[in-house]
Amino acid sequence: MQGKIIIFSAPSGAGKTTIVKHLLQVNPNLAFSISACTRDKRGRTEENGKDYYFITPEDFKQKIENDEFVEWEEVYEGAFYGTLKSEIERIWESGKHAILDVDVKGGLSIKHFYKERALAIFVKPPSVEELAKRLTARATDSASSISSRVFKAEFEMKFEDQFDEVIVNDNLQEACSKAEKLVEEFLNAEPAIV
Ligand SMILES: Nc1nc2c(ncn2[C@@H]2O[C@H](COP(=O)(O)OP(=O)(O)O)[C@@H](O)[C@H]2O)c(=O)[nH]1
Ligand SMILES: Nc1ncnc2c1ncn2[C@@H]1O[C@H](COP(=O)(O)OP(=O)(O)O)[C@@H](O)[C@H]1O
Repeated sequence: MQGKIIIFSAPSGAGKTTIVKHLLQVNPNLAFSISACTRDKRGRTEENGKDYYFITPEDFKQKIENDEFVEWEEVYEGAFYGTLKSEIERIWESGKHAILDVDVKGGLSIKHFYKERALAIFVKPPSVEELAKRLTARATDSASSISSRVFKAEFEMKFEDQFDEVIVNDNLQEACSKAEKLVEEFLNAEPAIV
């Protein structure tokens, strides 16, 4: 089996983590690609090596110099995130397909890198106002972090046309069903020739 890549990108708060978690529950052929990042771990809700590889800015810089990333971004000021080539290889070697939750620019870079082997899906919130409401209700970010995410969202919404598919996440159940269908079709299609 040739491993493939499913990329989920969206402005923060649109629901990509929720949809990716749902897909991981229903599809045993998928494995989550754990990114490296330099931000602090969120208390007891996150685990190193499960949610992210939490590394120091120095380690991150070293990995950039060693060309270990498919892509990396300073997603928020001072917070670096990147997809490691070794992580995708690890998943493919385990006989699974990689599913990624990355920001909009990162998602397009990964699509560009893996081309037909990757499906890039943009998760669109019903509105920016709804996005702000969801981030507030999620209660994981400070008011200033929420406003910087909402500000960035206005810019990120302009990139939806560059993705292979768009899912509007208004009703979560419908969005999850659409995601399941798109992923299944992509994985069942002829293997990409690369
Ligand atoms: N470019 C890029 N972005 C990533 C990567 N991993 C995570 N992200 C994005 O970084 C952003 C910040 O995530 P985070 O603060 O952990 O939480 P979130 O707001 O709940 O998604 C999200 O948009 C993630 O999708 C990566 O490897 N590369
Ligand atoms: N369709 C939806 N309607 C209402 N709330 C939602 C919906 N989808 C997700 N949420 C909630 O919105 C918040 C942001 O979702 P999350 O998956 O963390 O977004 P992202 O990973 O894109 O930042 C979470 O608290 C989640 O439970």
